[in-house]
Order: sequence, then structure tokens, then C-alpha cells
Amino acid sequence: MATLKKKLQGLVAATLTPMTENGEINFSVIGQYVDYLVKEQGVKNVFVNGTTGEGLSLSISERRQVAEEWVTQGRNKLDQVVIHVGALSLKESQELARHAAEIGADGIAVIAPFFFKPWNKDVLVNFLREVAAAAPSLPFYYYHIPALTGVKIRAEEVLDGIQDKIPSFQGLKFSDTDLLDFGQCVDQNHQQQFALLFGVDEQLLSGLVMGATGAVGSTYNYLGKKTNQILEAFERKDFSSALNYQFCIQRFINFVVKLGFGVAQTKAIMTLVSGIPMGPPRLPLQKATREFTDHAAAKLKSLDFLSTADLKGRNLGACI
Ligand SMILES: CC(=O)N[C@@H]([C@@H](O)[C@H](O)[C@H](O)CO)[C@@H](O)CC(=O)C(=O)O
Repeated sequence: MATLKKKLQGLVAATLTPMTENGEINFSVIGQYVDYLVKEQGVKNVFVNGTTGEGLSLSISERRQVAEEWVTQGRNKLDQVVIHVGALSLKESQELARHAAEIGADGIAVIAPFFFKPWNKDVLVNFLREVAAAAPSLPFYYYHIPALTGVKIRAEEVLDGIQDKIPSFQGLKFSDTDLLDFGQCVDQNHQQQFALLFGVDEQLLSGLVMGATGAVGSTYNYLGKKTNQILEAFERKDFSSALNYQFCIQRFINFVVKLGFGVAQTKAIMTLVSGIPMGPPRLPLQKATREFTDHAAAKLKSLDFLSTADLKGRNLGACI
């Protein structure tokens, strides 16, 4: 049985994997990264080796080392460190799950296998169950990201009766825009106390309205503080402020999406905002261009998301 832990809630940063210019993992900055998230962004939970962390582009040995470094550096600083252990090979996934338990991670998450795909809910749940069984003491999360896995089985279906098969099941990370599906995950699982984590940062407020108990995302690395304002306004039922904050964040995401936005660009933005070098992504991803970074920087400044004292007060469209 999974040990009783505080329910995962609030913001969870989907961490980047810092790399050196020659493509090796730069473990040396992870301690600094933890401090930055906690002190500068007010984010105390991390989701490691997921999409943003290029988990599927790392070797198993690298994934183990990255997980270990986050757990070590996060001790007594972070609330929860959840490790994504999904892989195409069940054996590798189980190995990573066992390892996460050994190092003292707070939970594991798994995506649907995406080369040979499960063709229905039962097959998917069987796969997830085999992974969860390798680390039965760890809270288990299903990571639903159909646009990337191509596995379109609705999350609502996956959740139906899942605790009978996976006793350690604790929640869902929902990285999709189908609010009917997400709403039904919430509506049909009131009794279960699952953590239902929304994964589309630009639509977080809709997720909260629908009943999300927290959120996992890439932008919380550098817009955590701003996004916490949405959570706080929502909590005090100040929906008009919450919407304003969401619109501000949307203005930024909408801008970068038009330029072409993904993990490489997130690395560039995080480097710019935090000052911690995230390095390039690993192939097949391509490093963000200088032009992208310059445009993103200008936009961050114009929205007052980047504290440049000399720009303050000048821009009427600022989102302070
Ligand atoms: C497809 C994708 O990368 N989605 C991101 C979002 O945070 C996304 O970057 C954000 O909503 C901007 O579109 C997360 O859901 C991914 C994530 O949590 C992860 O890295 O595991």
C-alpha cells in the first residue's frame, strides 16, 4: 500500500533537465534550481523527467541520476518530488519505479506506452499496474498526454475503477484541453480524494473551475509566482482578478506559441529569467534561436514578468 502522504496540491514545476553545451547533464546546477523554485517562484513541488525534462530522451542511467539529484537537493526544501518513470519497455519502467522508491521520491507517474500502444483501457491499466506494483509504497499518478503519446483513451475511462487494480493510485496529471473529459474525472471521483492535476498552463483557471486540485506545468519554472496569484485569487473567490492574471499569462504564452514554443524554448526562457544555465535540449529537439530569446525577453519585460527596474511604470499593458 502507498504510504499516507499529504495530497499533492498547488503548483508543481515540470522541471527541465539542465545540460552542458556538449549535451551532458549538468547536475551541478540542480541545487541552485531547487532554491530558485522555492525562494523566487514559491513552487515547492517538482515533476522530474517528464516531457519538459526530456525524460524519454535520456538513458535509464541518466534518468536515475537526475531523479537522485532532485531528491537529494530537494530534501527539507521541497514538499514533493514526483518522478516520471514511463518508458516503452515495461522492464525499464519497473526498474525506474523501484529506483524512485529506493531513493525516497514522493511519487511516480507513468505515461501510456506510445510505440506499441494499448488499444483499450484495460490494456493500458494492466501496463500501469505492472509498473505501480514494482513500487507499491509510492503514490502512483497516471500522466495523460494524448497529443504526444497518441493514446486517446479518455482519462475518465482510465480512472474508472483504477484503485481496484492499482491500490497505490493517487491521481492524474491531465495534459489535455478536453474539459469534458477532465470534468468527468473530477465529477466521478469525488469520494476518492485523488490529486487531479491540470497540465495546460494557459488554461489553468478553467481547470480550477472544473475542480483541479493542483497543476503541473513547464511555465511554473519561471512564472510560478505569477501563477500562484491565480490560485490565491481563485481561493478567495476573486474570479475577476484570477481571470486577469490568467489573461496576463496567456498573453505571454500566446506570444511564444506563435514564435514556436516547446522544451528548447522553455530552456532558453528559464535561463534568461532565472540566470541558471539550462543549456541546449537533446536531439531531435533544436536549440532556441537568439531571435526567439530576444523576442521572449522583450515580451516578458513588457508584461513586467522580468524585473527590469528601468522598465517599470513605463508600460501600460503591464501585468503586475
Ligand atoms: C505539451 C507540454 O509540454 N505541456 C506542458 C505544459 O506545461 C505546457 O508547456 C504549457 O501549458 C504551455 O503550453 C506540461 O503539461 C508538460 C509537463 O507537465 C511535463 O513536462 O511533464
